[in-house]
Amino acid sequence: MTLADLIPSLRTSIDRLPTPEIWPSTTRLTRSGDLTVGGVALSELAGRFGTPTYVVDETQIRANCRAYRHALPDVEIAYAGKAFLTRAVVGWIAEEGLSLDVCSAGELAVAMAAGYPAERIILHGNAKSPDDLKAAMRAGVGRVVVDSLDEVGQLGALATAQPVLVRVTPGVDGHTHTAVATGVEDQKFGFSLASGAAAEAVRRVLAEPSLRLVGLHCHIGSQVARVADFELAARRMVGLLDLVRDEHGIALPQLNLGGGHVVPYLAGDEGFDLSGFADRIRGAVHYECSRRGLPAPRLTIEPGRSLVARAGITLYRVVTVKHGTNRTFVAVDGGMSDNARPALYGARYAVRLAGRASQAPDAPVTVVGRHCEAGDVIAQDVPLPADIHAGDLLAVPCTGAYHHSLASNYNMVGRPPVVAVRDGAPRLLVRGETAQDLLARDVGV
Ligand SMILES: Cc1ncc(COP(=O)(O)O)c(C=O)c1O
Ligand SMILES: N[C@@H](CCCC[NH3+])C(=O)O
Repeated sequence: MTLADLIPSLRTSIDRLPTPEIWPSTTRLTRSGDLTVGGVALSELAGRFGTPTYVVDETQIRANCRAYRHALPDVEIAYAGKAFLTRAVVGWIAEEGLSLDVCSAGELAVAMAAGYPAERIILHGNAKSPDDLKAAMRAGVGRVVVDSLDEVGQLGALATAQPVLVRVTPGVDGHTHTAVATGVEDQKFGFSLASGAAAEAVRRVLAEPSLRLVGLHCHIGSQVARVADFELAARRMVGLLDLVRDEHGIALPQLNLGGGHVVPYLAGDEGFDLSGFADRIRGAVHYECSRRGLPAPRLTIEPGRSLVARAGITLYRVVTVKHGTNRTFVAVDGGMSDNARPALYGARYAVRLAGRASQAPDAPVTVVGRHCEAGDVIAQDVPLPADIHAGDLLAVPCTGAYHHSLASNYNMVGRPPVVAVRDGAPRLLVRGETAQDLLARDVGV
């Protein structure tokens, strides 16, 4: 028993959360039962910016960037902007010394608007449109990862001495959800290593005078936990570097191993072994290169989720509590339009009462959204205090990745604002969408 257990007035803002690993590391419990993040109370944020609101802890994102740079000082870390992109985020990434991946003209526009140096941008996409390619050439992006033979021709027609990498499907199972398993054969991304399509793509790029082949790329999937899967992909990719050297007499200087590092969403979920990854990937690449007499390429990795997921919290207001036949539904003022992941991947989330303390015992409830689908569930069978009622504030952790970026206007619901917190101060990064915003695009009557 601690002193704080004996003397309630000592239960101050230093109290720890029971599951700190899924909340931003600046999260604290206050005496009144509220949470603070980045020194700002969640109830204050909800009062000022409304609900739902995405809260993002700048300190956590910067700390994650530093952890990667510290673990992999000799590896280029490129943030996969699809996970969560705003101009401010681009600025943090730039200040922390990371490169940036984009996969559309829109993401590129955000990066450029933030003043990010184009030469440190990598453009991805299995079906880049002519507009994507033209925008990238206008901006002068540093590298393009080509993903189809059509693209080789289309980019070749637009480019001048454009550095490119070839996206390879290495035939590695990342043991993840099929919707985000991108290293296996028979899916839309990349050129198959096993079939010889990757070697043919290399030939075609080399034959295109306006393209300059600088390396190979693979990305085996998202939420990948096993370092061994990344290691296998790395070994296979060095095998292809070797084939390229044998066939064309060139040692490609770059190898990009993608992102996909697992993040825990619930207490007890597996975290990513970053130092194990660093050791084993570097070891595998160096071993494979030295036994083949190849110079070791410069490595790049592209984490998205693992840099931003834990930094995010979504705030909701309870609209109604309904006692159904078998379960209690706690319905909130957001849902699948701000968090598509349960519907897309069966993703599970934790949830916590914020803004007040409750002495009521926990009871299992299902937190659901406001949208017109029975599958609009935010957190299934989660414990919340039995006195939960309309007007209560709920906080859902681990919503920094693929929430804002996957949000929709389903049911003509405006997307939530994004508010950054740091050192006790909130800062609005993206304002919430209004009905006027939604109507602005409806131009025909
Ligand atoms: C090419 C590429 N790189 C990086 C990422 C980032 O993945 P994650 O956010 O899981 O790290 C993705 C998405 O899966 C991707 O498609
Ligand atoms: N949108 C997915 C991840 C996609 C990864 C991008 N290639 C998610 O929320 O988990």
